[in-house]
Amino acid sequence: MTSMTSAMTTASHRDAMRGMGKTTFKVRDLNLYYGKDQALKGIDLDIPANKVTAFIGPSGCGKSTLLRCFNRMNDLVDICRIEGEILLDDENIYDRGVDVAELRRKVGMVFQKPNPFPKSIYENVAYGLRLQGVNSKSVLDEVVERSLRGAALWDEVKDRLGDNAFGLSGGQQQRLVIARAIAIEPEVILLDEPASALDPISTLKIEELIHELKEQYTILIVTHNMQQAARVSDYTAFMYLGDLVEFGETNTIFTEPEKKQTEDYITGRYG
Ligand SMILES: Nc1ncnc2c1ncn2[C@@H]1O[C@H](COP(=O)(O)OP(=O)(O)OP(=O)(O)O)[C@@H](O)[C@H]1O
Repeated sequence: MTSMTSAMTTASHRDAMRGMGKTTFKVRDLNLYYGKDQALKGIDLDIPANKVTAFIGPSGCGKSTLLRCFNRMNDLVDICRIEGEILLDDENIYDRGVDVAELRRKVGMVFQKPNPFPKSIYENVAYGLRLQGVNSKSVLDEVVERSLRGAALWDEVKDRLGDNAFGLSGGQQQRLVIARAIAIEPEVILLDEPASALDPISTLKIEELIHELKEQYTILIVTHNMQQAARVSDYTAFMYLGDLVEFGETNTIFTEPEKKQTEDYITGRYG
């Protein structure tokens, strides 16, 4: 992309951000390299608070890489190098003094494949609090119930909280993992293709849940499924080859995108 188009892109992203209300993250000139390969190119983006922001784009465009930047999961990749800033509550999460464990407490993550621990349903949800040293039965009982209700799973599991989590269906396991994430009251939930391993009914439940969760949390979701992005998100970011091509209200991106590249992608011309 030329610097002229890059400047125009940034200006139009800023337009889209205007009137958006409170922001949770401010991404500033973020560049990410895996060895010599650049996977993210000068990303500028504000993530609105208490909304769902979807990341779409063809395979390999950098959606998951960008999502993993928000809780520094890429720190675990040796060859990964990051330049630029991501501000959360006006603090750069890449500053030296940042406590990464505390960041990940504030910014929870749910992966494509449900990953409950080999423990009971109850202990899966209580896990984060126990790590923080909370052992009071009444406190744990209350948080476990509230989190399972919050993840729309309580009614299905309330009579078998002591059973192993692996006995749940895939869709139930994914809601359990969401309950585990919200038990420690994060500000943000990152969802990386949370429904792609699920059947249509479980997918619908996860989508309904996402809709409810945004009342309390800022949600970022990577999805391959454009219909899903259109259904669940308030804002959509379209990425291509490491660039953020277009960002705006989901309705606008899907009906009147500014860029031809976005239009080609959403109309199924490539990807
Ligand atoms: N751990 C890694 N080491 C080296 N390169 C990586 C690593 N993870 C991702 N990449 C590369 O970075 C680029 C972006 O990958 P990423 O997984 O973020 O894309 P994506 O848009 O999420 O793709 P998909 O939709 O297929 O999951 C790709 O070229 C990929 O090969």
